[in-house]
Amino acid sequence: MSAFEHIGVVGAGAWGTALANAAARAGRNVRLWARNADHVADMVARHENVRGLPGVPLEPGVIPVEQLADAAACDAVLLVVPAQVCRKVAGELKPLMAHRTPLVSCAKGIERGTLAFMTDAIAAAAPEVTPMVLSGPSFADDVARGLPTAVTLAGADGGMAEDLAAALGSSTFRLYHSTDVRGVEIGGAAKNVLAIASGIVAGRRLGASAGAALTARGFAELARFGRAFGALPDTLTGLSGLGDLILTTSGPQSRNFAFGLALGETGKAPAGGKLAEGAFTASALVAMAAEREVEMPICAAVDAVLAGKLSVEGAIEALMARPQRAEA
Ligand SMILES: NC(=O)C1=CN([C@@H]2O[C@H](COP(=O)(O)OP(=O)(O)OC[C@H]3O[C@@H](n4cnc5c(N)ncnc54)[C@H](OP(=O)(O)O)[C@@H]3O)[C@@H](O)[C@H]2O)C=CC1
Ligand SMILES: O=C(CO)COP(=O)(O)O
Repeated sequence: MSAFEHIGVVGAGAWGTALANAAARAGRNVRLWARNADHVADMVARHENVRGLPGVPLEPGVIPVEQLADAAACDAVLLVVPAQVCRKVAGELKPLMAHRTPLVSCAKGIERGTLAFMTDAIAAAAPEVTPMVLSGPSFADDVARGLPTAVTLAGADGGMAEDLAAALGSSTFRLYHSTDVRGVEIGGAAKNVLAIASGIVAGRRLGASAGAALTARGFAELARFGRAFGALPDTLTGLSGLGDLILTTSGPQSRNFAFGLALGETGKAPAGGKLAEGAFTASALVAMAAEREVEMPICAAVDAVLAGKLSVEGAIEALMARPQRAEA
C-alpha cells in the first residue's frame, strides 16, 4: 500500500480538477476542495466541475469537499490555486496539515512584491510542511481526459518525491522525480512570460520564422535565469523547462499564448478572462533577473508592454535593433 493513499487537491479550477482525475486514475482516494459551497454542491450533483473544467466527468475516486480540513488531512496535498494567492492559502492550510506532509506547488509563477518562488512562499507560510513542486508540459484538458502526459515532481527529499511520483502516476500520467526544486519552478514561471511574447508574435502576424526565433532566444533567457539561481542543466532542457516552453509557445490552447495573441492583435492587454499567470509574473521575473544581472530582453519587453511603457511595435523594433552579439 502506498504511503500516499489519500490525496488532497486544494483549488478546483481547471488544473486542480485535472490533477484530481489523474490521481484518482492512479488508484488514489482524492478530496477536491473548492472555496465556494455552491461550487462543491454542484460538483457533487453533476459529477463534473462545470465551473472549473466543463465537459470532463469527475472520476469516481474524486470526492468534492467543502471543508479545507478534509483536503488538508490527506497524506499529500496538491496546492492548485493562482501563484499570487499560494502563500495565503498555504497559511490557511498550516494549522490543518500534519507535520512533514508534502504540500505540492502546482502553480506556475513568482510572487509579486516579495519576489518569492512558490516553494519559498509555502515554506514561509507553513514551515512544518514539506514543500514540493509539480510542473511540466500539461494542459489541464489533456490530463483530465487521460491523454498521455509527462511532468516532473521535485522535492528536496528525493525519496519522498519518488514515492509520491509513484503514487500519482498511471499509464497516462507519467511523473519523473527530481531534487531540483528551484529548476523545476523556474521553468514553469518563465515559460508563461515567454508564451505571452509568442502570442504577441502570432497576433501581429510576424510569421513562423519569428515564432521559432522567439522560442529559441526565449529558452536562452530561461536557461540564463535558471543558471543564475542554481538550476541544473538537465532540468532546464527537461519537461519543466524546454518541454513546457515548447508546449505553451505553440498555440492558443495556452491561456498565456492566447493572452499575448489578443494583445498582439489589439495592442491592449485583455481584461478579465482566463488566468494568464505570465501577466502577473513578468515584472517579478524581470526584477529578479536585474538583481542578478541576467539579461532577459524578451521578458523585459513583455513586462514593459504590460506596464504601458512600450508599445508592441516599439518592443519589436527594440528587440531587432539590439547590438549584434555571439549566440549564447
Ligand atoms: N490550466 C492548466 O492547463 C494548467 C495550469 N497550471 C497552473 O495551475 C495554477 C492554477 O491554474 P488553473 O487551475 O488553470 O486556474 P483556474 O483559474 O482554472 O482556477 C483557479 C482556482 O483557484 C481558486 N482560487 C483563486 N483564488 C483563491 C483563493 N484566494 N483561495 C482559494 N482558492 C482560490 C479559484 O476558485 P474560484 O473558482 O472560486 O474563483 C479556482 O478554483 C496556475 O498557476 C497555472 O499556471 C499548471 C499546469 C497546467
Ligand atoms: O502550464 C500550462 C501547460 O503546461 C498551461 O499553460 P497556460 O496557463 O498558458 O494555459
